[in-house]
Amino acid sequence: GQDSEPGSAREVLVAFEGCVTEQRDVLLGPYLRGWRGLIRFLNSLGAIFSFVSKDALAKIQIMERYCSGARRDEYRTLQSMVRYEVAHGLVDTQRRAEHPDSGCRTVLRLHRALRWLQLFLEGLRTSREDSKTSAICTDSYNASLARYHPWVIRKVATAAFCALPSRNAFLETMNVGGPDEAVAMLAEALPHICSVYGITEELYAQHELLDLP
Ligand SMILES: CCCCCCCC/C=C\CCCCCCCC(=O)N[C@@H](COP(=O)(O)O)[C@H](O)/C=C/CCCCCCCCCCCCC
Repeated sequence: GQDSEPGSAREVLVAFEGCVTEQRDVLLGPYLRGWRGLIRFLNSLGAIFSFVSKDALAKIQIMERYCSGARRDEYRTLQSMVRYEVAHGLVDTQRRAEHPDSGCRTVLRLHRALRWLQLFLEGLRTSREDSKTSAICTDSYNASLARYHPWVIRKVATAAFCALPSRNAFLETMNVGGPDEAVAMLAEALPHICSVYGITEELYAQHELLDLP
């Protein structure tokens, strides 16, 4: 329709496929569209997750402003963004001060969350039919994002996970057919998410940006 955001889970996840160019650059436009789709999906799970979607949305909006701003050419890919911000001293590396909302630190938060997504979707895909979505979500959160969050957020997040529907009901909400179709779609989509994650991780490691405040 009028809305340019992706609809079903397949479209959302496929957006991540379109992020990676032949030169293994990560295009920020499709990356942010993928994120917008994820947030839309998250919102459909209920208001209980709005504290999560608000934070993610704020970060996406910061990035969208860079991508449509005066310096938009520098923000075409993750690689050009890192090059530009680092070369011009636009990244706070010790504490947030002059550049509290650099593209580098903002994407880093999304990047860490992408690791959670990867583990969560892989967990869903490989879990038994009677598994609990909340347990899969808690395990993937504890193995990834949790270490970057203070105690209060960890508590609130794990409490909210309990509201997640059963595994099969969750797979149904993805709107790609029954649980089996959803599992097949995840198997197809996950390598693309892994590749975006891996390229970003390597880029950030090379520039020593993995601990930005
Ligand atoms: C279509 C396929 C289905 C997949 C369904 C999943 C949909 C997920 C959508 C979004 C994922 C969550 C994005 C979370 C971003 C968090 C960024 C972050 O870590 N922010 C913290 C640090 O930021 P700064 O303070 O340094 O600026 C911030 O403090 C945190 C705030 C809020 C809480 C984050 C809790 C994260 C829980 C992640 C799992 C969410 C929901 C699961 C539902 C299946």
